[in-house]
Amino acid sequence: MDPSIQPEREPSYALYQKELFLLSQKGSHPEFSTRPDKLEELAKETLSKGGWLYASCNAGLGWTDRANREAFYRWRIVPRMLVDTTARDTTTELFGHKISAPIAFAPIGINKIYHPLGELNAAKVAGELNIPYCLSTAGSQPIEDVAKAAGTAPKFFQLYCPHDEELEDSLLQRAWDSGFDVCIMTLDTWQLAWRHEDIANSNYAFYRGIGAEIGLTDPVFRKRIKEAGLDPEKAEDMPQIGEKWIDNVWHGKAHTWEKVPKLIKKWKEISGGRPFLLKGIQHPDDAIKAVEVGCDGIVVSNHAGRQVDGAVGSLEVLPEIVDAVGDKCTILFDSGIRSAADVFKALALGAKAVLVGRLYVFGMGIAGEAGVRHVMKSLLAEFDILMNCAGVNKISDIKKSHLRYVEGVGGLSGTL
Ligand SMILES: Cc1cc2nc3c(=O)[nH]c(=O)nc-3n(C[C@H](O)[C@H](O)[C@H](O)COP(=O)(O)O)c2cc1C
Ligand SMILES: O=C(O)C(=O)c1ccccc1
Repeated sequence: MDPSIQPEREPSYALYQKELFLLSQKGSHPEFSTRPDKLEELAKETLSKGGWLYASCNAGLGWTDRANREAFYRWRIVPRMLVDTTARDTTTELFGHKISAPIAFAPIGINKIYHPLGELNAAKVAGELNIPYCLSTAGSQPIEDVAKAAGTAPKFFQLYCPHDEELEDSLLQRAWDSGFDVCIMTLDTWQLAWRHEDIANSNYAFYRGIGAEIGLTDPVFRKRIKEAGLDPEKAEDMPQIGEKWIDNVWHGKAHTWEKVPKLIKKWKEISGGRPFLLKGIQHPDDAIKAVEVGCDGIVVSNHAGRQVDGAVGSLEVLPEIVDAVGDKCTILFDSGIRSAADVFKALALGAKAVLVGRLYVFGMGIAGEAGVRHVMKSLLAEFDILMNCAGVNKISDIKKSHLRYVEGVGGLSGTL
């Protein structure tokens, strides 16, 4: 933040807007627009073909991706006037962490296909902005290095849970030892969905030997590699090692509900009782079950529409899930967040915080760490300004009464 712009309170992300306008005084302007359709256009031009295809691919015809956006379109914000919002506060508490805003980095695999430093870019920005960073098991930087880059940001570890228990122990222990204190088990990606464009281009980085760094730095997985007669030091063995990594960790058979309490028990022992969440919940009965088996929270998510084509929009199911378990566990939300208004709507419908995925990936592909910073600071600024303009002072004041439901979806196009 430009120090000559005096904040009226800390943190005051709204001032980022002024900072960007003031660039005109230096004959300059921001490097790129963070309007999501423009961002997507630029990402398409800038990313490698494989990176772009992977980030943008959806399941099947892409109808779930569309349903995610349509669901947001049907809820409208009703702003309130003449409210004194000078002391408004975007901060909130999540699992014992005080964070700058109810916004977190979603776990996204193989970031090296977007930028050579991969996950380190986003982790560093999470630390600067003090918002949570979720590291994917499919990340392409070692757990320990990502933790260092994230500094004091709250660090959540997203587990693709292997069937190899020794490997599971090792991943969880490494995560905890490095400072990840919330475990999020993703449920919806045991099989990569039918994603037409990736398949048509044989586009899966691991099969090209890219992105298995978490496995390559794991003592148990290294043992497995050697047992299979492969050499982690040999570049020519990488494609087979990548194949083994995904087969061992997540493209196996799905776990079932019996697994979850065991995993929770293990995580609680390792972490001294820190939170455990399930990600990918879309049905209230699954949410109820998650609470029954001892989860501290859930992520209502359909994986950005990348897994089940023709599925319900993630925001559509949020209210019924909140009705079922909202008073019994912490509900996070993702899939389709493209703006501050979307964040506001998800919170108003009962989410404690939201995860953002594609937006920051596009920023990373366009300009690495600076790109992630611009995208996420812009989102935080837009959210702060939205609270101001809608007459809201605190996160806990954002309620369903700020929304109105409208039937019909006319007018939607492309990424919006
Ligand atoms: C390119 C890409 C890779 C992803 N990789 C993972 C992953 O490794 N683990 C995971 O739990 N979710 C993964 N997701 C899903 C995100 O965590 C999140 O649920 C989703 O992106 C949120 O929707 P949004 O992109 O519309 O914000 C991935 C999503 C994308 C777009
Ligand atoms: O592509 C995805 O959606 C995803 O979750 C994933 C799976 C494997 C590796 C990287 C990302």
